[in-house]
Amino acid sequence: MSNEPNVIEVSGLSKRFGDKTVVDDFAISVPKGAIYGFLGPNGSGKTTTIRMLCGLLTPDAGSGSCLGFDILRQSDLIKEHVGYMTQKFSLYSDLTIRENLDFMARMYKVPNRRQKVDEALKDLGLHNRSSQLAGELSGGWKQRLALAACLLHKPDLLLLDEPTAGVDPKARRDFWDEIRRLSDNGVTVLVSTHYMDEAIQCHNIAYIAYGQKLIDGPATAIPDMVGLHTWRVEGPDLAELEQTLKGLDGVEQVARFGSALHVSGTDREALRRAVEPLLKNTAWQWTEQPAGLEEVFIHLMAGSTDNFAGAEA
Ligand SMILES: Nc1ncnc2c1ncn2[C@@H]1O[C@H](COP(=O)(O)OP(=O)(O)OP(=O)(O)O)[C@@H](O)[C@H]1O
Repeated sequence: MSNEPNVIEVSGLSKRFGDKTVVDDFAISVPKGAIYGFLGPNGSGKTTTIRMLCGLLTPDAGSGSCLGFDILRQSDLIKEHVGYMTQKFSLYSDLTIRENLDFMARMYKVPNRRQKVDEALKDLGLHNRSSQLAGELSGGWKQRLALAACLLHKPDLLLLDEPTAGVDPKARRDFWDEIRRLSDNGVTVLVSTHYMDEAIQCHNIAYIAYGQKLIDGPATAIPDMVGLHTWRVEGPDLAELEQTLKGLDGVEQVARFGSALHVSGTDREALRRAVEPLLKNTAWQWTEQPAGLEEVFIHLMAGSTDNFAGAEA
């Protein structure tokens, strides 16, 4: 990251579909070279926001710039400098990897097309399977091909909409190695994801629910910004313990994490008073620990209202 102007700087962005406000007064500043994560439940407006940022969708209100271009008046220039990977695989299944990349390079009028396609195949580790049909690739390789395609014109900004949905953990790790490499080379990456292991790899995070940004900031600072405290407990009869804990003053949230419960609250002392009598039972192992992103997001969601529910009905 650098001291250069922000790559994205927008405020007041709103979008309505019918009588439903799906993005409401959204603002964001994205520094150059950042990996910026968009998190939030399904239908919270992440894709709609991404589409407004790159000029594919006109906001009903709001203003700002993307890569120094005005999002309302210079959307064509924005599109030239942005690589956008949509949620759905949108390349041609009956073309080979090389043919797909060649086609994309023609569309973007990439100079030295053959050489750029060769480079893209090599950079993304696709050269050994360049003559394989895209439709026959596994999910992970499809995503890699889609990434290669949107990098062909050397964009300064990558907008990745759930790029690793349904992809196995190894392929997801490889994909994120690539994202980090791009960010190290100065490419700014805005990426939406539902995976917490990916969220913690972002420099910054915006959490969006029901069209509204609930929080944004450095990923490492978000738990402190929310001020949530957590105790982790492992041991027998967790379902019963969960019910007991839920009724206690100071306990605002109890969530299952694998073989443990995470018990959280915003008043650290009140939370301690709640769990203190239970610490004596040595069947359970209790540890006070910093709140993680996942419980923070559960907490934020619990405090927000579903303004879509009425409209849907
Ligand atoms: N073209 C459209 N017309 C009408 N409603 C739309 C349109 N596009 C999106 N929506 C609605 O806007 C809301 C936000 O959708 P959006 O795809 O932006 O959410 P999202 O956060 O990206 O969701 P997901 O995590 O499931 O991808 C949803 O309720 C969706 O149904």
